[in-house]
Amino acid sequence: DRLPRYYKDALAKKQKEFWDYEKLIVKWGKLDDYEVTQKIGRGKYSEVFTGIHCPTNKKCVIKILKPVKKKKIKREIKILQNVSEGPNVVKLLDVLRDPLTKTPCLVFEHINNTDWKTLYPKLALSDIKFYLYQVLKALDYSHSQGIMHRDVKPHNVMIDHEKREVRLIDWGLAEFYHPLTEYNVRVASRHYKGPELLVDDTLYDYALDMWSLGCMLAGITFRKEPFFAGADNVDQLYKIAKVLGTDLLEEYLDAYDLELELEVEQRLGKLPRKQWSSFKTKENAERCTPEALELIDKMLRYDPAARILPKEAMSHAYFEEVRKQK
Ligand SMILES: CN1CCn2c1nc1c(Br)c(Br)c(Br)c(Br)c12
Ligand code: NA
Repeated sequence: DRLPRYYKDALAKKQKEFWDYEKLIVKWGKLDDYEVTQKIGRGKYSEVFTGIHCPTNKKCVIKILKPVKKKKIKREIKILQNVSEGPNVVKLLDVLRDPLTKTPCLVFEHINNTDWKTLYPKLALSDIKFYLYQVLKALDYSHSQGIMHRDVKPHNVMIDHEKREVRLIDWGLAEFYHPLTEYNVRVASRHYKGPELLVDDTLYDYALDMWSLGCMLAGITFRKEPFFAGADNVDQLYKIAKVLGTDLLEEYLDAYDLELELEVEQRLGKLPRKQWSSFKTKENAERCTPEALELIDKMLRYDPAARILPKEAMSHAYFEEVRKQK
């Protein structure tokens, strides 16, 4: 049976209301306690603003959800309530509903985030290790609670570099992991989609998040963001196969009796595997340490069951100096 190497029974240990999100009864907060100040972003599913909680005069972030199925809103709220207290997970402060439009708003703690495209090139290797270690803590915590994030990418990792604080945000695609359950493969952002999503392997699990984090680690290490820059989902698998090769892809497909569509098989052809060291350049040499390449290799595996787990990654030599910092 296809079961994750860890936390397979996380939800079995929980009471039903922990994961039965459709039964959630939302206690809506007081809309008038908040004022929207500035728009800071917009996505497929939401618009994001900074705001003020007037009674405390504290800054916050207000995520106004675009009209979507009530079920999906309850899922995001329930998951946030379940993980919000975890390490390096963005704190959910309130849930509001506009009486007019009935659209729900999620209110979060404010993080003074520096855009990753500006920050990452300036980071010292020790900072990169520190911040990725914090993301691993958030992922290990989320997985231990039976929850997959399913949209790990730089845009969803808020970093306040002054305070050296990290927060994993946007749990709108997150889902509860139930053993032997088939999941929608149309999740994550294209460049961070795991092979399991691209070959329609619906029996995926938490390990999806480690592929996405591996794409972040590779992009940061080799100074090539995104590392796998596919133009569409077929091209995304092609970009991955150009690095990992098609032999190991066939091994993964055979292991689980998965089949590629003919169009995809023809698009890929036969591709050799590349050495990670072949991505070393003058510009990225300082970040391309042997431990970095080894950790990338352990995260970016076709077979989800073969990928390193968050806890194991945190014990890897790459994070030696971070662990000592404790
Ligand atoms: C698009 N941007 C830029 C900054 N920022 C964005 N979305 C955010 C969300 Br959702 C949260 Br929750 C927080 Br906290 C911050 Br900070 C956010
Ligand atoms: Na969010």
